[in-house]
Amino acid sequence: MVATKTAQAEPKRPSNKSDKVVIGLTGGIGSGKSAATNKFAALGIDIIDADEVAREVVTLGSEGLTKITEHFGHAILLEDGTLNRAALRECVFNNSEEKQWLNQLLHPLIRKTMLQQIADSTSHYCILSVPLLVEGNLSELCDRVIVVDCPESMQLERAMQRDGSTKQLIESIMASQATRKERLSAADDVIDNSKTIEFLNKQVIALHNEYSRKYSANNENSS
Ligand SMILES: CC(C)(COP(=O)(O)OP(=O)(O)OC[C@H]1O[C@@H](n2cnc3c(N)ncnc32)[C@H](O)[C@@H]1O)[C@@H](O)C(=O)NCCC(=O)NCCS
Ligand SMILES: Nc1ncnc2c1ncn2[C@@H]1O[C@H](COP(=O)(O)OP(=O)(O)OP(=O)(O)O)[C@@H](O)[C@H]1O
Repeated sequence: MVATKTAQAEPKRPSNKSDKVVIGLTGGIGSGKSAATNKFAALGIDIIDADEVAREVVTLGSEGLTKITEHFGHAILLEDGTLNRAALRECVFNNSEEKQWLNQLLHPLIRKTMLQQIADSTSHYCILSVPLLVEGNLSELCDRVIVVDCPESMQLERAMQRDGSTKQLIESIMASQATRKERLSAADDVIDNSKTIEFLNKQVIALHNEYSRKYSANNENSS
């Protein structure tokens, strides 16, 4: 059910990473990363979620929000002074220079916070969920990479329904991300999310059992 690259040698542990076992999880917009991480969390695994961290680094009073307000003006804020995320979404995904500006501001802040959260994690392994794992070369932080995969037409349909965004906006977000083929080529394990949530959950449980066997033994050997 879960596709795993068993034929190839076990990926080498990168020399520049922490002693924590980090399983990267990625997928395009609307592919089901949150659905998969919810299940890993229910199994007791620590989740480091780039989308959540991206929210933390722009909270009221943060350096991130101050710089965004200086750049886009006060019109980018809601009445209570917090970020108008829908307005910023429209802004950056319709203008590649603005998107690049925002990425350059936020990605170093997001990376720093994620590294701290990895260092603080206590489960046998942790899940690092990052939409732009492949694009941002973050697989260097990971022992393995899971790709949550479904056809692009499904990503589009699910993201439009969830966000109430137009087809054109979701398509422009998808166009700014790696292609399905590029992402799949970076995968050690693939979760097929083209069917029901139950089918997705079963695959998460199978991977969790495999990682728990493998990495609890590793942790005991290294302690
Ligand atoms: C533009 C913002 C404010 C829109 O917020 P919104 O609440 O509408 O969306 P959310 O943050 O939940 O992102 C939804 C999805 O959009 C995609 N996405 C978000 N940012 C980017 C980006 N810079 N490039 C490509 N895809 C992106 C991802 O698939 C993500 O899961 C927000 O996405 C943002 O701050 N983006 C820049 C930070 C970033 O790169 N985040 C992605 C994690 S590294
Ligand atoms: N197998 C499935 N069947 C039906 N709906 C699903 C399935 N998997 C996910 N969804 C729904 O599709 C939408 C997108 O899923 P989810 O939020 O998990 O994707 P994501 O990869 O985290 O998206 P993003 O990159 O935008 O954060 C959600 O509304 C979710 O409930």
